[in-house]
Amino acid sequence: MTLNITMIGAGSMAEALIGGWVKDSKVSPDSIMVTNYSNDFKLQELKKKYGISISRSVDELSEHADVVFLACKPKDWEKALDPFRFTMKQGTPLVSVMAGVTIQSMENFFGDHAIPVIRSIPNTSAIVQASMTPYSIGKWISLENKKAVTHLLQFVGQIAEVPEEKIDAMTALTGTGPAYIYYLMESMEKAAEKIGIDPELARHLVSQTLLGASIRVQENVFSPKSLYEQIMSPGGTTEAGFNVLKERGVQDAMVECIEKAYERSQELGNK
Ligand SMILES: NC(=O)C1=CN([C@@H]2O[C@H](COP(=O)(O)OP(=O)(O)OC[C@H]3O[C@@H](n4cnc5c(N)ncnc54)[C@H](O)[C@@H]3O)[C@@H](O)[C@H]2O)C=CC1
Ligand SMILES: O=C(O)[C@@H]1CCC=N1
Repeated sequence: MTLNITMIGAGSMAEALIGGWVKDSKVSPDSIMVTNYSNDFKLQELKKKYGISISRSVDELSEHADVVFLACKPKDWEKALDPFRFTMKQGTPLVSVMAGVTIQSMENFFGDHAIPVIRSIPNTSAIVQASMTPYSIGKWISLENKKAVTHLLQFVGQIAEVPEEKIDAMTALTGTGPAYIYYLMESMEKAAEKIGIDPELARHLVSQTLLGASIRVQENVFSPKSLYEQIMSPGGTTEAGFNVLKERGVQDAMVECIEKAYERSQELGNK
């Protein structure tokens, strides 16, 4: 069954989802209609790149929607949804990808015009169909709604249903997660250049090294600790490098980084 998707917001996360859906024709571009706040250039760019349609007509966007994805910043959501408050067809599921904003606040927003809400946190790896997407369902979500939405989310990676009180923690871990890894990769690239490795080659070496390491962890045979211990010979290169990481408290910093992101996700919901 082809579900028509209306996407409100046309930024990084919206593009990652759209790109992932149309890759390998998982979703037909004809079924995707996108709007944003004011950036016509961005809408035209998405249309050209992915073949989707774009609109600024609330009636057209509402009429099109079998499902609405909301991908604006948390501070903008009420303004973005307001024009759709009474035009969205009753029973049309609303899928939020926003950090912080609770299901209840979105359900309350619609009042008696009961709109089924799913709160999800994909990440930008959706564009290569490799997102990790936790989600929680609201009180009006039917089995049919859930099936339809999880189907769409699965096209762009793996999904996990979690209690809503865990979503802020997952936002800090998996929604934000790729950014931490890119930062680490950037550090490895900087080091590579310093020790005389060609930057283009370094990019390939670093990404393949991370891919292999990630696959080993996904096998779930050894813990990350056991895996790095397998690499570390006493008095060898790994130990020499790790001594610096330990001296500088890099692991503690990483833990604190994710805790801070978690706090921020909670704050975004209580603005
Ligand atoms: N970027 C990421 O990696 C992730 C982002 N998210 C969530 O996704 C949401 C979007 O994030 P980004 O794409 O990074 O932001 P962005 O700033 O790139 O895009 C936001 C989009 O919302 C649109 N918008 C703002 N006000 C609007 C309105 N009144 N009506 C219609 N559209 C409106 C803007 O025009 C823009 O296209 C945020 O809530 C964020 O928490 C969740 C997981 C990962
Ligand atoms: O930085 C942010 O707030 C968003 C939410 C998760 C990833 N990016």
